[in-house]
Amino acid sequence: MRIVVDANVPAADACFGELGELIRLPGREIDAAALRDADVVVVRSITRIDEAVVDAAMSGKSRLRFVGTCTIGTDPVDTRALARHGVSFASAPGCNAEAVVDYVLSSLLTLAERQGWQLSERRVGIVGVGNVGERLRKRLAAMGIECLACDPPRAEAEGAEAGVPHFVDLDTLIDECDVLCLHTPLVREGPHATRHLFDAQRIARLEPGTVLLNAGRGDCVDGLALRQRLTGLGDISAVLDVWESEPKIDAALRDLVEIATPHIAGYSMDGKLRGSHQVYAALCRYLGLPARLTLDSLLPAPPVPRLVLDGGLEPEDALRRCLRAVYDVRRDHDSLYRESRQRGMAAGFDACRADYPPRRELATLEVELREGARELAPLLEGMGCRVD
Ligand SMILES: NC(=O)C1=CN([C@@H]2O[C@H](COP(=O)(O)OP(=O)(O)OC[C@H]3O[C@@H](n4cnc5c(N)ncnc54)[C@H](O)[C@@H]3O)[C@@H](O)[C@H]2O)C=CC1
Ligand SMILES: O=C(O)C(=O)[C@H](O)COP(=O)(O)O
Repeated sequence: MRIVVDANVPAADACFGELGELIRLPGREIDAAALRDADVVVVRSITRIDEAVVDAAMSGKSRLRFVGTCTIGTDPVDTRALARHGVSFASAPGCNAEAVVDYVLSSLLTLAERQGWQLSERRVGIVGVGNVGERLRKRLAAMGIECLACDPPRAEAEGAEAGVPHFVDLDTLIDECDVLCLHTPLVREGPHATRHLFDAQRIARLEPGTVLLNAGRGDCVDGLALRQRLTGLGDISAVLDVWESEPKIDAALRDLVEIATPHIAGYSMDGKLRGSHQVYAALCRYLGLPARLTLDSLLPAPPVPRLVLDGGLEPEDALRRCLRAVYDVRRDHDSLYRESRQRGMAAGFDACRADYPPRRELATLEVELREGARELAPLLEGMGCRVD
């Protein structure tokens, strides 16, 4: 069996090596010809497998039977076209959701520190309350932060069932929140399409002082309209991990946002390996084989397993310290600037992602609370840390 794998898929040998002959290719070079000659293709989100690619790959004598993406987002893959040709498909729902939440908190706590405010004084709006948004909501609740949630597909599906969290519409959320976190998939058509969900009109409506953070998909925000608001009034702050036209993103917009990163919000080692393992398990199921490899056997011990906190820290400072022990968004912001200036935008953007330093999730951290710091236990436990 011939298995084509994106060169950025970690643990590919361990996961797929025993199942067939592995061919590693850069994700952007996996095209119709590569698909046609493979039985199995394992990608991440940069490989476009749209209808034209699928039809071209399946014309003539194609061996393709299974496509897997080791990512949450499935927008680059036309799953209906694959199904039409009888090709199985698997993704990795939720695999890196914890990492995205670490990214969001690292960004917001960095911004708060830089601009001299407390996150606990702000009301946060979450747009898209799925695996990422729901985890973010739980962690913000552990910090005592008030949240509004907007998710029309969920609101419709769940109605007013008892216990179902209350959802608001997007314009209410924009009007009532100081921080807006976007975690929607890219949906190009239909009643809940998300392309340019934040269009010129909605961007104009943002109150001065608002923070807009996008870690969903770049096309969900109209980049030109955001650039115009940041250049013109310059009275809001933006944090962008995802961009229109990646990897050749708008350099002027990059220079205007407070935190600019190269689509790495979900790039924890835990999240990436979970993604590889989820697709490995799905492929084993498809092939009727037992999945013997465990996720734990792939994950190394964390380099910073334990942190000691003394008394006297404000809760947000304590959390910032814990987060920075495992992940600091400022490193990724700096590396995008450096690499894109040295190598040019597209090459620099991709270089940061290809050479990404190992990063672990906050939940891998054990925190020892000394005398006077014990009251931080509920907060840190709510973040997923082990506390003693
Ligand atoms: N920046 C990064 O590194 C990463 C980005 N992502 C992106 O984040 C997206 C969300 O991830 P998950 O939460 O795991 O996905 P999910 O599928 O679990 O949740 C997405 C939620 O968005 C909601 N939604 C759909 N259309 C909407 C609309 N018009 N308005 C408001 N809500 C809407 C859905 O109902 C669903 O609840 C992914 O689809 C992916 O594109 C995911 C992982 C990493
Ligand atoms: O999981 C997703 O969805 C993502 O956006 C990925 O974290 C992006 O990773 P790459 O596919 O760009 O390596």
